Amino acid sequence: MEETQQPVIGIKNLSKNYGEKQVLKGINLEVYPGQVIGYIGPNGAGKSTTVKILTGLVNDFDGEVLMYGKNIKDDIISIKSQIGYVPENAEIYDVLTPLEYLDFIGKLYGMDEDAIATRATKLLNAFGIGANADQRMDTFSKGMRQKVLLISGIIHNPKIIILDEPLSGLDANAVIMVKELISLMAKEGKTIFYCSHMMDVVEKVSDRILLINNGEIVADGTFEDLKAGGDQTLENIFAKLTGKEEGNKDASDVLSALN
Ligand SMILES: Nc1ncnc2c1ncn2[C@@H]1O[C@H](COP(=O)(O)OP(=O)(O)OP(=O)(O)O)[C@@H](O)[C@H]1O
Repeated sequence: MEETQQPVIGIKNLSKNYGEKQVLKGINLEVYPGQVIGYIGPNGAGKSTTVKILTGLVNDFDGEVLMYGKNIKDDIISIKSQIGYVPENAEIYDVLTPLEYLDFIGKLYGMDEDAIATRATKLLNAFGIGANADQRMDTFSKGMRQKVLLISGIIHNPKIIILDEPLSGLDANAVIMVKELISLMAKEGKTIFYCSHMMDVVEKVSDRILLINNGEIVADGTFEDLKAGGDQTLENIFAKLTGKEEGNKDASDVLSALN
């Protein structure tokens, strides 16, 4: 289906070294409009490094990254305006109110002030924090801050949305809403790159799962494709492909270290 279209993201032989350590080892990938990619892998596998390259935060890499057919090294500014990024550990200027913060972010994306205010108000209401729009964020709970971060990643209505653990701190109702939002945005043709360690969520929201281990993509397919190997949960597939078959082995090691 999507594969007949031009890829939104094309990654060719992408490698990245930090000193002696090769963190990404020649990744090749094409991502198509409307895909929700679940990007998973063990700690240190190279997920954040990939995302930092896609968002232009890291630009000294080998290989080629194309977005809408354009090399990101040639035109990162115009490409950035099409990307929404919600990082895992973002600093938020919490002396600001959500409206002030979103005004700042919207202006970085070149939006005009009225359009920002209108959209920010609608989005804050949709996320259930409209009543806090003029309250300083240093009084906010973790979940309320996360909602503002999510809004700041989509306020400019980007075509590509990169989410790193976006559900962190959200309550059950907000989780349901964000999962549904991801699927609605994909139906509109937006492309979602979803990095998470929450296997049950990745299993449900993604229509394509990429598993990276030691800087290499070791699985790429739908959850159904990945299950064809015989394992029924993404947790088990993950454990098998990343070389750790007994999920509770380390837990007993920790316990015995205490005794
Ligand atoms: N700025 C840096 N300088 C040196 N090494 C780095 C730097 N950033 C990342 N690394 C190394 O690159 C490797 C991949 O890190 P990365 O953050 O991409 O992993 P990750 O898959 O996102 O892990 P996690 O699930 O823990 O967030 C790790 O070995 C890490 O130590």
